[in-house]
Amino acid sequence: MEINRFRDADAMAEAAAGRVAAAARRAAAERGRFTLVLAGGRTPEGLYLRLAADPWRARVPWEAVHVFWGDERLVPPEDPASNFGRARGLFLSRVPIPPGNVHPVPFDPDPARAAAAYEARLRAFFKPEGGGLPAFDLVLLGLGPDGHTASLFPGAPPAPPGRWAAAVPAPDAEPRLPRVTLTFPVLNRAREVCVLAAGPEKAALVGEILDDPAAARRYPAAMLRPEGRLAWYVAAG
Ligand SMILES: O=C(O)[C@H](O)[C@@H](O)[C@H](O)[C@H](O)COP(=O)(O)O
Repeated sequence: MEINRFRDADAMAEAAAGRVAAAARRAAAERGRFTLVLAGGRTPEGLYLRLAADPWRARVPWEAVHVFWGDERLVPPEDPASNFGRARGLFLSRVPIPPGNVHPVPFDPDPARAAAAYEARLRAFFKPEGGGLPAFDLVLLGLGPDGHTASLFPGAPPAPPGRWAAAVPAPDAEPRLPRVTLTFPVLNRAREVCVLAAGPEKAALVGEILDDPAAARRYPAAMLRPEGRLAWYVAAG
């Protein structure tokens, strides 16, 4: 596990863009494709903008990149709360990624139907041998002030065994919208997980999660134990 601390969110975004580009080149060379899970919320916006600009745009092998979402709010893509809509506007519409390589959560106002549709989409893509979990190359995650990540909130029941995507009723956290989220077993199967946290409150929360095992039991993000690498990107400013 690594902790990378940055003076501000811009420096964190620049470093994260370099990490995405390096992971993409590595995966494309080793496996012919790069499976990237995008984080929702506002923290990754600086990173997404950088991926659509020099020098990083030219350093990503976009034809080999497949993007997915760690979670999604169940609103149409045009809704400002849509994680897919935001990522599309910030960079996906501005890079030469093949349209068929973009795999959003299918919109359905019913969380259970949306979760089932997303899981079917993932299973069709990964075609798991022997019922195994999908191993994403890089999972980007944010961190909520209550320690949630993706849409895995404190106090939420674990997903049914074997599930890759789960329905989440509207949480107490803003935006109070029903969602779909990848499950912890899927997040923890990843080759690499990078958690982005910006601001003094979240920097302190990361410190608590990493330093205090007792407190960490309260925070879902403390349950991130990927089989691969876990990197915390923390911007105090
Ligand atoms: O869809 C979501 O809401 C996110 O996936 C969620 O987990 C987010 O990453 C955190 O809530 C941090 O959000 P901010 O980056 O906006 O603070």
